[in-house]
Parts: sequence; structure tokens; C-alpha cells
Amino acid sequence: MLEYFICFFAFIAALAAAFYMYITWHHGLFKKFGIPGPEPTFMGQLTKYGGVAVGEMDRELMKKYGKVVGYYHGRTPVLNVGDPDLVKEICIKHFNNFSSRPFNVPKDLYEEAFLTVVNGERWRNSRSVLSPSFTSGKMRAMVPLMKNCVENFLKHLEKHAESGKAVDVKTMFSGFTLDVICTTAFGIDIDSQGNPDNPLILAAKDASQFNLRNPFNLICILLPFTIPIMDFFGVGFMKREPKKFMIDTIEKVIAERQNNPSDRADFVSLAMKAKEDSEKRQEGRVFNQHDLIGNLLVFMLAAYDTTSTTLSFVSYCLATHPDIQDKVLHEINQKLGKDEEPDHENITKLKYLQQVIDETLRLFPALIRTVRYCAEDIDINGTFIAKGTEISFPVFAIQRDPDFWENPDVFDPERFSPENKESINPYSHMPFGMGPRNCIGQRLALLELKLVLVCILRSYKICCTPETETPNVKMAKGELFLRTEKPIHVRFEKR
Ligand code: HEM
Repeated sequence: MLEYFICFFAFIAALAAAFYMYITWHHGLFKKFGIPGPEPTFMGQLTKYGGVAVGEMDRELMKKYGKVVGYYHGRTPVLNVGDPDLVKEICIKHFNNFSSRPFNVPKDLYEEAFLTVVNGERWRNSRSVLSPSFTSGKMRAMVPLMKNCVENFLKHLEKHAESGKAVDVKTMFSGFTLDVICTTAFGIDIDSQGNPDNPLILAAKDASQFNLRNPFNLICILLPFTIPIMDFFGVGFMKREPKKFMIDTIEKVIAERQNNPSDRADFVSLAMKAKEDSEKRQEGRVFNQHDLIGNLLVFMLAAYDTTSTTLSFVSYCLATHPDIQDKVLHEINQKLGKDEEPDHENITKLKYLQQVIDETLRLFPALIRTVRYCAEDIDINGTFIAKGTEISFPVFAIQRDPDFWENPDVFDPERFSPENKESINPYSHMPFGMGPRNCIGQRLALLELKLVLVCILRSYKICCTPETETPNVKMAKGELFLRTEKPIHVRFEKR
């Protein structure tokens, strides 16, 4: 009997030792190549996310170890690149070696097709098929669709203003940006604020389950071989039920368009046409039905949260800086007069508004980090990066690095004035990412932001309330998408 016990414990001990070796196998990598960073522990940085905001963690790491820091997520080496010169080398000069993103979570056939997730030839193919949907001309054609959403939003805003109460801006703007993406991506007109219980809205809000506090996500990162098991239990990029509902909705819209072709200038039409063209070309990879539906879905996910976060922070910055708000309004009145409708062309005259948006995105980038994957060993100007290393660009931390930004925590749109802009290192401001794999929806986002901000500011003054956290807001812990710990509240006062 005793022998069985000994054998059993020896087996468990051997298993534990093998597991320990599996996780810690690469842990000497950064030391070997002279890259500073925290002393590796079994789980590495993964244990820290529950207790700290990701942006602050990156700032701390850079303060302590410098602009290029090596740490581990379990067994995966992660190189934190906060040096703008190295950002440029990786994102642009050596793009071919870093064109992929690492994503260690279960994915179904639709999620596998997401532009954010696909890699290699498939990414190149999807990006070139989808990019023509975001040209200036296509954006111009989408303005009437967006304006309907702006009008609807203003009706709801009027009610908020009349009540005189503080509003949770993230919730309010999420309704607006959802309306915009539903009409521009899915070809569906919904009124998220009027019908907050619309199943599509509930599904979109409930869809994302990716954050670094979720233990299942951490297990996938730590033990990539568990991904098929996690998949079986419904752990994944998105939650199963809301995903199914959204896919069914998109399929219905596509079927409807196939039966009754429409000239609506939305992404469903553009992507269906792109799919048809790719089928006719008979060369390269065909953009299939999963690519079509998956990418309409990812447009929704990538667009509505990032844009509503940015609108929330613009409101917050303008409420806390009334002098800057007055200046934006003055510019609107001067360049567009009191009644000229904002459109795709005339909003380009609003240079100061662009400065305000640039500065808001510097302090509050909707994505705290962007990531890449190193495909082959490479030495870049003395920094050795091993194959399989994940690259993390700490956007939040770079954009608040005192070496590039004077008084980095102060909101000052003058940094982006024509005179000062010249002195900004272009690789130290990357809210939409960098290089050929940057944000495909940047134009759409800026257009949407400006259209709605002009309409809001003309009619309302954005004010602080006792609930508005000043001088700084506290960021939520463990989130890769920028979130505040408490909701941001401001008040809208009729002018
Ligand atoms: C203020 C709003 C937005 C911000 C701050 C933002 C930010 C970003 C960032 C930082 C990336 C990663 C870039 C990189 O890795 O270098 C990204 C990628 C992406 N964004 Fe956006 N985004 C916004 C709005 C949108 C909108 C409106 C859409 C779509 C309609 C969109 C669709 C995408 C897609 C599909 C990707 C993946 C691109 C690729 O891998 O080729 N985004 N975005």
C-alpha cells in the first residue's frame, strides 16, 4: 500500500515539476539579452491585474525599469515597448515581422475572421477588401445616416438637460454610438436610448467578456493548451448568447438585401459588394461568409465602445475646462456660423476641436495598450527580440511620459496647435495605433465625434456637478479598454 502512495506522490511531484518547468521555461530570456524588468514569478504580471489600473501599471514599470521592459504573462515573454523609436521600427520598418496580434482565447469561425484577430495572408486580404469601405467618399455618404442618430440623440439630451440632473455620460453616449454603428454597419435603425431593452442593444452591451481580471481569460493566457476545453465551456472572445443573437440579426439583414438590393450607403452593402468582387477576381483568398459577418460584428464591437469612451472623456475635459469649451464654441460659431449644418467637408475647418480631441485621446486613449507578435528572432538597434515574444505598446503610459509631454497629466489642447505640433514625436501619440495595422475606423470615429460635438456644444453648456470627479478620474483595474472606476457624471445646461 505504502508503495502505491509513494508512487502516486512521486507521480504528482513529477507532474508538478514538469508543469513548473513548462511555465517558467522562458523566464530567463530577458535577463539573457539584457532587458530590464521585474524578477519573474510563476504567473508573472498576470497576478497583478486585479489590483491596479493597466495604464498605471505600465507607467510604474517604465518609471522603474525604463522605456523597454521585459516581463512575463505566465510562460509568455512580453516586451513592453515605450520607446517611440522602437515603436516606429516595429510597427513600420519591420512590420512584416510584427504584423500579427496574439490572441489566446477560444474563437469560433466568426471570431476567427475578425480583422482585429486574423493574421498573415488572411489579414492582408481582409484589410484590402475592407479598406475601400472607409474612404473619404464612403464616409461622406454615411453622414446622412449619422445625422439621423445625432437628431435622435439631441431629443434625448433635451430631456436630460430639462431635468437638470447629472448624467452618466458613458451610458448616454453608448446609446448614441450604438445607434450609429447599427445604422452604418448593420443597416438597422434603432433608438438605443428610447428602447434600452431592444435585444440587439442588450446583446451588444453584453457581448464583450474580455478583461484581465476574468480568471478564465487568465487561464487561457497562462495555459494556451486549455483553449479547446474553455471553448467547450463557453468561455471565449464574446459571450455565446449575445453573439448568436447578433449573428442571426446580421444574417437576416444580408438575406433581406440579397432579395431586395438596397442603395443604403452602409457597411453591409459595401462588404457584400466587396465579397462579390473578391469571388469574381478568382485570385487570392476569397472573402467568405464568415469574413463578411465576422467583420460586420467586429466593426460594431470595435466602434461603439471606443467612440463612446472618447465622447465621455471629451465631455469630461470640456466640463472641467470651461474656458476651453468656450473656445471650441467660438470656433464653431466663427467657422460654421450659428446654423450651418456640420458635414463631412466643413468640420475639417474646426482645427481647435481637432486639437481638443487629440489632447483628450492623449490623456484617455480608449485602448490602453496595443499588441503585436514577434514572428522571427530579430535584433533592432541592439534590442534582441526573440520569436514568440508578445509586444505590448503601453499607449496610455507613452502618452503621459514626461520625457515627451511637459506636465503630462494636464489637459492642454495647445500642445497640438500648428506651432507646437511640429515638436511632437509622432510615435509618442498613438491612440489609433500605428503603421499598416492601425485603426481602420479612424476616419469614421473622428467624423462621428465631430458631428455630434458640434450639435451638442451649439445648444448646451457641459458643466461639472458635485458628482464629477476632479481634478482626476480614477481608472478601473484590470481593463484593457479604458474604464473609470466610478461613472463620469456631467450636467448639460441649455444655452
Ligand atoms: C475613438 C474611436 C476609436 C479608437 C480610439 C480606436 C482605436 C483603435 C486602436 C488603438 C486599434 C489598434 C491599432 C493597432 O494595433 O495599431 C484599433 C484597431 C481597429 N479598429 Fe479602432 N478605434 C476607434 C474606432 C473604431 C471604429 C469606429 C471602427 C469601425 C468601424 C474601428 C475598427 C477597428 C478595427 C476593425 C481594428 C483592427 C484593424 C486591423 O487589425 O487591421 N475602430 N482601433
